[in-house]
Amino acid sequence: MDQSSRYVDLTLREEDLIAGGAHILCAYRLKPKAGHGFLESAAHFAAESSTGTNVEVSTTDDFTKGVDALVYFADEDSEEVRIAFPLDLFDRNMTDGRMMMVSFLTLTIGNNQGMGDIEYAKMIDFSMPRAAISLFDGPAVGLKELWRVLGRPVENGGYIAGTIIKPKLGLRPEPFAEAAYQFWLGGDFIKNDEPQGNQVFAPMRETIPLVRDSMRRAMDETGEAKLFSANITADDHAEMLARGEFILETFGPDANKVAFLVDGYVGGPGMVTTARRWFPNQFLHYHRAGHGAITSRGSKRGYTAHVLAKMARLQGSSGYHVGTMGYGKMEGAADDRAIAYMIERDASDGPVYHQEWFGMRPTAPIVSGGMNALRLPGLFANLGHANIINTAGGGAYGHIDGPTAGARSLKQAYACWQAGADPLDWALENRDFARAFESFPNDADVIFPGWRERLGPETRA
Ligand SMILES: O=C(COP(=O)(O)O)[C@H](O)[C@H](O)COP(=O)(O)O
Ligand SMILES: [Mg+2]
Repeated sequence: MDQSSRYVDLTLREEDLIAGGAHILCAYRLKPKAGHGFLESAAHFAAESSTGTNVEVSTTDDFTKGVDALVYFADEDSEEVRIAFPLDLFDRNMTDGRMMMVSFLTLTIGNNQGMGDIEYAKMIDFSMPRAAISLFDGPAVGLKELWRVLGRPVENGGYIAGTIIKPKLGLRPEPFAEAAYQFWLGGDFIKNDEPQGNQVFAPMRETIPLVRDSMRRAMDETGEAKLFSANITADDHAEMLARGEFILETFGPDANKVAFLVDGYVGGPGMVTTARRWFPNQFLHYHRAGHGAITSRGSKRGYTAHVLAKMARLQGSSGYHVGTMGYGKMEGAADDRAIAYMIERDASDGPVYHQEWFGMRPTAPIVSGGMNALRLPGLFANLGHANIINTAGGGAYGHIDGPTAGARSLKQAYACWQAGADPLDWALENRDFARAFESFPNDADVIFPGWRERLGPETRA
């Protein structure tokens, strides 16, 4: 059945829809299956994503039609379809009238995935009106709070040198806490790796008190504040709360130095919001492991990393992994910096839509995945600033002189970029940075050809 007479209105103008503020707009790349018309399939897609099904139903009334999602732009050559979703379509909380991310997803990227007449459809951008921005929680805590704890300026407080405890799994409580202590002697921030929780060989009840002790000793020794991002991910919200409360209680007066990490993509929006609402004083660290299954450039379905990032801010993530923009080991490209800008600025351009955030607090970009000191100067130059959290796991624990030197090498790389210095000149003056060349020679060969001659043998011993 061709539903385009009801679910398509190409006379609607995007500027008017945005100015009207009564719709969420979503842009997709969509391809119908062979034998199905483009506009017809787009109309069925909009129907299935809002009020309709594959046939007309007798129970539809005039009110129903007022909340139809409407295709307002369709271009077969670029496969682009844009749909306006009336705000009233979206479910609201009984308890406080707020919007929920689950409802946004079930409508805009729910049943419409896997339709018989659609080959694929992937959401590439969405635009939230002011009314919706005011109905999502947004972040309660951000980079400012971390900078404050670190004793830095709360504006432009700069690079936070972090790591991920490695090995990813397989450390018992004492070696785990020792690995944390060693990094903290040189760096600022440590996160649990995303699968680290309450494994039988490292139960939280044993590990967390030891990590707390490592933090205290490192703070005493360095005179600096230190930060720990603890994974509280759990299927059961009661389990998540138990973990969070145990950690806060254990850190006691240093609980302001604890972030909570949630595996937000695999755990889903309910898990993110549970953390956001139950622990509004903690920095909420959204780890996105698993997202590549749908966000990868090779995937034609689901949504993009840009879309996931916007959702993470709306839900209230304090920090969110934005990838490494082609400077690390994960998939990504230099122009992914737009993802960082979208979550940290009050207004920014996405691939399709300009988004105003109307003062919603920013989400801090977390850059992670195959990073080390050698990769940082290029990353900062591409991003244009260094107000990020960077976690370098292999880049710290793989440093030839150990994790303290690894941590220092990250800070030296930041100082190099701040000074606008040539990294090879910088390496001659900064030993831990120089030793990163020895530690990661494959990266050094690619990024700084000729480094062996310039640095000389003394940095190698
Ligand atoms: O453990 C790591 C990186 O470890 P290492 O520093 O040893 O490579 C993170 O889970 C990845 O950053 C995830 O990727 P992303 O940040 O892109 O979501
Ligand atoms: Mg990890």
